[in-house]
Amino acid sequence: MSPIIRFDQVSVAVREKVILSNISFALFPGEKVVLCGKSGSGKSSVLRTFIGLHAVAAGDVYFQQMQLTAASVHSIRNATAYIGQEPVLGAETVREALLLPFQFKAHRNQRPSDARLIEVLNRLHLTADILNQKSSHISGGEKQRIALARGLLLGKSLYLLDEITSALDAESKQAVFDVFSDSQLTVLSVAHDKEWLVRCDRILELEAGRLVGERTHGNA
Ligand SMILES: Nc1ncnc2c1ncn2[C@@H]1O[C@H](COP(=O)(O)OP(=O)(O)OP(=O)(O)O)[C@@H](O)[C@H]1O
Repeated sequence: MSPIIRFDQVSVAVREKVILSNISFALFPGEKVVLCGKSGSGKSSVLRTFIGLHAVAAGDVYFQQMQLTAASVHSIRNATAYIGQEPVLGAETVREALLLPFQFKAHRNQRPSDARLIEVLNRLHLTADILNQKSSHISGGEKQRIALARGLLLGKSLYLLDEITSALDAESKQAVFDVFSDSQLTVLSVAHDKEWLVRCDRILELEAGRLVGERTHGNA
């Protein structure tokens, strides 16, 4: 089986400061992997590098067999649901934000009904009344779940998740756990939350931009 994500001796520098050094790992279909480490160790930068938000200074990044390059970055972004700490929803209301990708040619034929929107919202412990709310007036945790709902509506199978459970109440968190118990979904995440860690297959530990260890929760 070939990996979905592969980093091969990847280093990244931003304004001459090295933020990732010689990182190598692979993520296989259906795996749930979490990046751990102190604040500033480079966890979010790994996610951001995969979708081309940081230039790779050395080494190679792959999505399946495709190398991350200026030419391939759009295909990689299209295949990935990236949920950052403060997603920009890019539309005035939540309904418009959820429907935004379906305005474009690639997804025009798959525009979901309101019933389907509500079904996905309910899975994430959100209710239908959020559809008419202004995107700018919802909380950070709600924005993340709306971004996640958009990925689910698009049928994406690869999720890059940056601290998506830290601000959630127990029921919303459980709803997110349930979504990712699906063995078809592949997840590379950043989290500190112990409940999230125990649900992941592997924990990659970062320290000052270096990958310093790999463990499972069982041998923590
Ligand atoms: N765009 C940027 N410009 C300059 N420095 C950056 C940029 N992005 C990240 N860095 C630096 O890279 C290092 C790693 O940042 P990153 O956000 O990846 O860490 P993190 O482990 O995710 O931290 P946290 O847990 O606090 O979110 C930090 O020293 C940060 O200041």
